[in-house]
Amino acid sequence: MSGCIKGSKDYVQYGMEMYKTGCKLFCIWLGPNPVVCVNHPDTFKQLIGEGLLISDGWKWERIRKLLTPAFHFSILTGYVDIMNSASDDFQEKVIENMSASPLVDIYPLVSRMTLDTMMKCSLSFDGSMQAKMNEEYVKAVQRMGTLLREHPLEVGHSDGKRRLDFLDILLSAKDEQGRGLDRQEIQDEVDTFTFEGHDTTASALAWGIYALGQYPDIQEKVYEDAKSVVGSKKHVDPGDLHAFKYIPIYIKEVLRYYTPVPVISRKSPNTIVLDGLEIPPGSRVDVPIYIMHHNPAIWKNPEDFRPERFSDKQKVEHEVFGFAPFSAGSRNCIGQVFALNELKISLAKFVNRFEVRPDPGHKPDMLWDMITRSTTGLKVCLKERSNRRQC
Ligand code: HEM
Repeated sequence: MSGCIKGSKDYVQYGMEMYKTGCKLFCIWLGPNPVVCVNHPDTFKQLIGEGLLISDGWKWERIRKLLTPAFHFSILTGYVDIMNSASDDFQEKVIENMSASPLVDIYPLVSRMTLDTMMKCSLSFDGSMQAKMNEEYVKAVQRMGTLLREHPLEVGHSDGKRRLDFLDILLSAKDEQGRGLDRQEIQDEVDTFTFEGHDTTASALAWGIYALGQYPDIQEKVYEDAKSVVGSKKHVDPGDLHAFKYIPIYIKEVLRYYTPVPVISRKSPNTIVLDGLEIPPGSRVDVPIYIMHHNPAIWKNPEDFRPERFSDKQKVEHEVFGFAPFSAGSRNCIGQVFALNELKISLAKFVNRFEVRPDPGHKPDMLWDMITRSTTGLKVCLKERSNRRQC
């Protein structure tokens, strides 16, 4: 393909065409600026595995170390109740929307659910984003920023709560010299969790619900798994998170096929050599994860949606650096277990209650932005399983 790359669609199409040449690296131009794109696990491994792009190494390393306890298994278990209750509120909103029509755009509803979860887990703040559907979303998110600035920054800041939130853990974190995070660092990290954490998970969950409608046989398997683990219980228990069999591979295929974070970008701090090519300092280096997830040199029939490709028997199909929805190496997503817990809980509860069918009049228009979304929303046709009303 030659000519001008006008937007993310051209970028993806160009990347897809690059497969045919077998290249592991390609270059596009953004005006006068070259962007080097890493297209293959081999080059991705060189880049990430060797930490070539960590310019602020020591600062990042210190903060990452201080953040790690906030994502410990035992801390994350404490958030299961919050995730269950945000998911219940989400379902009530879905029912409210269904009273007008069974055709529902799930994206805005899901997005508010993940924001509610993040606000409660990071600041113990009940933003009730789902209850305030009519409040301007942007205004509500902006309020998040001021909340933290106005916050008395001390552990146990919120009265009457039984568990520690992310802010508590950041406030008590100390490095070997006994130094903690300063106010600005705490503000930056809570901002990162809140904004990276809710939008990315919303993208995964919304596409995950949409895909249920596209593949009825697969939906049946997801439903059977949810039914066998959760059954008639109202909540998903922490122990259930390890009992699911099909839902984890379904989520993996959603993360591959739709890739919520489609590309990661860095500026190279110094000269780096990739696949024998010298890349000068200051160059932008992209890893278009979406393109790598659809590369036929790595994935068999990548355009087929097939969770079974992740089953134990077929593990050979991909390798660590070929499947990277959460990036890879030391700078991978610190919130991935949090996100997977939230996805398992909300998907299992959703499919236990609703049957999803495609909306015949709707076609998503995929946009590879900071996250993968659809400019036309993500509409599905829903039916409550206990209710015989057809779409
Ligand atoms: C399905 C959901 C999610 C996906 C697909 C995802 C994906 C990613 C990716 C690809 C990166 C690397 C970005 C880069 O190198 O530029 C990243 C980093 C990060 N993510 Fe996530 N993420 C998700 C959920 C979350 C959640 C729920 C949280 C917090 C609770 C979170 C917190 C972070 C943080 C703090 C980083 C920076 C890590 C570092 O630089 O050390 N993410 N995520």
